[in-house]
Amino acid sequence: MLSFFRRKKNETAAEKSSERGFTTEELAAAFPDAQADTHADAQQAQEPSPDLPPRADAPAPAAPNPAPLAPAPSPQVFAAEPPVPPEVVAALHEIEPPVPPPAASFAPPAAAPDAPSQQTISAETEPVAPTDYIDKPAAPAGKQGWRDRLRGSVFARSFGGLFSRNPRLDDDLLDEIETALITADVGVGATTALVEGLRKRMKSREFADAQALLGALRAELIAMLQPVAKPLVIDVNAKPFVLLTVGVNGVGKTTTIGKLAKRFRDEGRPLMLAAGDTFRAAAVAQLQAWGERNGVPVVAQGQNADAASVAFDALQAAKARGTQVLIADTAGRLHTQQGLMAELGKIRRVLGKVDPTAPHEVLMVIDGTTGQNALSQLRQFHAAVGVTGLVVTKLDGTAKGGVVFALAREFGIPIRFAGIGERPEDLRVFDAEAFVDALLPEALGG
Ligand SMILES: Nc1nc2c(ncn2[C@@H]2O[C@H](COP(=O)(O)OP(=O)(O)OP(=O)(O)O)[C@@H](O)[C@H]2O)c(=O)[nH]1
Repeated sequence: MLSFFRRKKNETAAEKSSERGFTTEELAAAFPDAQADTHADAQQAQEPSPDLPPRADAPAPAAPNPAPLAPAPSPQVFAAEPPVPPEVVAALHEIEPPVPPPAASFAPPAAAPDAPSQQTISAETEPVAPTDYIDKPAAPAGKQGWRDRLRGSVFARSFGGLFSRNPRLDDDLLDEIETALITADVGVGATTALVEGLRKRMKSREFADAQALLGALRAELIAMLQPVAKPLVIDVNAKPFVLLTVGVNGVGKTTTIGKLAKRFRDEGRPLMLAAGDTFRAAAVAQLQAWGERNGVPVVAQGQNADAASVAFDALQAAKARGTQVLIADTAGRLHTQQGLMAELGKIRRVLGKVDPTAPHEVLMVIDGTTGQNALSQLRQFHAAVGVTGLVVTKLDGTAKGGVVFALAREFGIPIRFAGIGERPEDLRVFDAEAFVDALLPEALGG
């Protein structure tokens, strides 16, 4: 799995540098067809559904079980949109795009001949066989799946040996715990608070043995994450519920959109995608190929188009169709690139011109292998576009895992989903208890 993942990351980097076309294998890797819907069913049976009762901070109450909806619409080409209001044109021109933008009237970009036309919905890419995934089963449903996928993390490996190295209840055990937490990227602040709390309780003889202390640690870790374990609730009154995805390059935004789209489609929600990652050609094609295979419309303007204009088009189209959910992709950008960060604000404002309540969720995708840098990423993205939910990806493989605690402690922004693998079924609704138990030794009773 690891070597496979590294290979794919290298390919992504190579692809960016050479601007070569994408292969069918790459597309298959990014958007595998559902090979095992039974996995998804089993998972849904065991995990909380995103349609849980609305959170206290949800923008509007959502129906817990939306009425059955019409089947997903087939891809098609939209008729020309109505004229663009002058204030939107003004918004679209707020920020100079890095390349010549299409006209504000959304004329097709003067792009490469194979770029899809601006009003084209769906893909003209060839069907892609999901061969890359045949030997990559989804993680088992429920807690076991989390444990299977996270056992390679630094966190799980450090804690795995803790018992054998330090079976006694003493300061050495606490020192080991402190080192393990810091190594796993939990962060100095959170680690100190946790360890000093445990030390006090140990001194007051609260724990009978080392096992009891680790049990207390488990409870503390779960308590840190519980407040942010708030599933995404789709407000069915939003029409459409607009989900804007943001994040730095290569964190898994486009892949996550494919996984989310499958989830929503399986829930019977009429859905549309906006291919707003206009920087990386393969990202547009990834969404289009996925839409093609799954009968989900994709609004695209091709590479180098103005992302705000794509979002605007898509929201108008989704409104016209009565679509329930619109997921908008954006290009990856470094949180330190101020111009590109400002562009996110522009996308947000342009969406707001069509629907003042949009976007209803700004979902930031964070790579779980990033470490403490994830904190400054979130700080900058939150300042630029107002992040309302997180997806932490790549928690399988080399992730340290601890950054999830640091993010929860510092920001308190809901963690909606966790990526624990590359298959669609591996995007799990974030579950604080399952996550902590997957990181700690099984003997703790998780
Ligand atoms: N192991 C693992 N890999 C993942 C996960 N999520 C995404 N990936 C992989 O991460 C790589 C990058 O994913 P993309 O979806 O292209 O990332 P992106 O954020 O859209 O990239 P940019 O458009 O460059 O910003 C792909 O190889 C994905 O398969 C996950 O949860 N686990």
